[in-house]
Parts: sequence; structure tokens; C-alpha cells
Amino acid sequence: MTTYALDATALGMRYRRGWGLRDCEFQLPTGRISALIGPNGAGKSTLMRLATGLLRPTTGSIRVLGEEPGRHGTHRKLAFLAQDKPLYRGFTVAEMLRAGAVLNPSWDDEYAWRLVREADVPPQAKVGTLSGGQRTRVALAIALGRRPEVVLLDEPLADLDPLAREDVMRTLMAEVADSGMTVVLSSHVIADLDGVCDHLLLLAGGRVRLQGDVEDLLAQHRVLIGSRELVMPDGVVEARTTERQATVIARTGPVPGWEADEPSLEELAMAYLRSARAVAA
Ligand SMILES: Nc1ncnc2c1ncn2[C@@H]1O[C@H](COP(=O)(O)OP(=O)(O)OP(=O)(O)O)[C@@H](O)[C@H]1O
Repeated sequence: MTTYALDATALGMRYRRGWGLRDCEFQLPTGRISALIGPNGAGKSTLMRLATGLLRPTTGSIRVLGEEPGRHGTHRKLAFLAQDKPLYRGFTVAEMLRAGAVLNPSWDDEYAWRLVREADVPPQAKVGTLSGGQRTRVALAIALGRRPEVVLLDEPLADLDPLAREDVMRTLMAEVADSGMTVVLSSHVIADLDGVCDHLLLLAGGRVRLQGDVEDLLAQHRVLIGSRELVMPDGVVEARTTERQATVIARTGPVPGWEADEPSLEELAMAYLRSARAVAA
């Protein structure tokens, strides 16, 4: 039986105001980088907090490496970097790393320090004086320094400049290739995920709208351009028309009469996000 990094069945989380996640069924493979995409309020952070055991599901279950989280605290092989990157502001960077070493039996001091050095963060600086991007790099070094099997990163790229984003993605890819670590990361910067993520989970309105291996998903979809008089193909995700021409993204093979191309990850994700928004409106 396959053990997934994350495996959810009928997963739902109801807050006082309403459902944050509802009827979610998904599997994320081990040893890969999975992208978690969705508009604000889609349920991405809720999903991560359920996986860490910080929240308990209202319905269904989520398993991390085959185990239900929360029974014995966060899974020992799981690291989570929350959106607000909680670090002790009064500690220096060096003190944060020392705390990481004391608190984590699987700590790899050399690796954590290498990540901090690569990020050019001054070790004696107090965390509270660092820029948002520098704080992210320190938090990432602490999360990865634990040598987790699965790391959940909630918008790790948000504070980073384009070069730092590239560095972080390269670090994550190297770690996945070298140690077989699993990365699940949420991001609104879809273009940065292209060529990096192997697997996609797209949420909107608390529900799963699209999931699967990225290469398979791209191969299963087409951007079709043709006259607006043409019959629409099956599997339309989104159709946009001008006076003469229609541009369609559809889950389909080649369709006679239409000019067809494979979509980019960004084109595919944007089509699903726009269509989910149109349905909700
Ligand atoms: N503690 C909470 N109490 C009540 N409602 C909450 C709570 N946390 C999240 N929600 C609601 O659950 C839904 C999903 O929120 P969540 O933070 O998981 O989304 P997200 O996809 O991470 O959004 P963003 O991209 O803005 O970070 C939203 O409608 C949000 O208002």
C-alpha cells in the first residue's frame, strides 16, 4: 500500500463563521514538491494546520506519512513553517539556531548554518531587527535543520526578492533530490512554481478543484484558439471570446478545427481559479 505524505479523506474543518475546508479528498506523494494554490481564504493554511495537528478536523481525516496527526503532538518527521514565521524577536540568529539544536534530536547544525550563511543573514543580529525576507530565511533554516521527512511551508516566498525566491526554490529542490524530503508549499506566485513543482493541489472556496501530477495535468489540458463559430469541445474549464475568436482551456486531447497548445502551469491554474470564482459569484 502506498504511503502518502498527506492523505485526506472527506476532510472538513468548520469554524464558527463557516466551513474553512469541506469534503476534501486528496493525496500528496512523498519525495516530491507539491504546490498548494488557491485564492485568499481558500483553505490552504487550514489544511496545513490540520496536518500538523494544531487543528482537529470537523469531518473526515488527514494522515501524515500514514499516521493521524495530533495524537502525540506534531509528527516527529514533519516540520511546519507558518505564514507569520514565529521566531523569538529578542533572540539573535545564532541563539535561535542553538535553540533549534537543543529542542530537536534530529538537528543538523552544519546544514542549518549553511542555509543561514547562504542567505547572508548576520548571525549576531537580533531576529526582531531582521527584514521580512531575512526572517523567512532563518525560519526556513530552522525548519530544514530538523531534517524533516515532510516540510509544510505556508507562503515561504511571499517576503522574498526574486533572487532569494530562486535560491530558496533551488535549496528545496536539492534537498528533495538528495534526501527524498517531501515539500508542500503554498504560494500565490504561480510563475515561480513552474518547473519546480511536480504535484499540484488547487483549492478554492474550501474545496479541491484540481489535483494531480503537474506533467500529467498539463498533458491532459489544451489551450484552444479558434473561430467563435466552432463547436465547444468537451471538458471546458474556461472560455473567453472576442468578436471573432474564442480562447478555451479544456481538459481534452486535440480537437479538429482548433489550434491547440499545452498550457503552462500558470495558464492552467489561472483558468481553474477564474472558473471557481465565476461559479461562486
Ligand atoms: N481561526 C479562524 N476562525 C474563523 N475562521 C477562520 C479561522 N481561520 C481561517 N478561517 C476562515 O477559513 C477560511 C480559510 O482560511 P485559510 O486561512 O485557511 O485560507 P488561505 O487559503 O490560507 O488564505 P490566504 O491565502 O489568505 O492565506 C477563510 O474563510 C477564513 O476566514
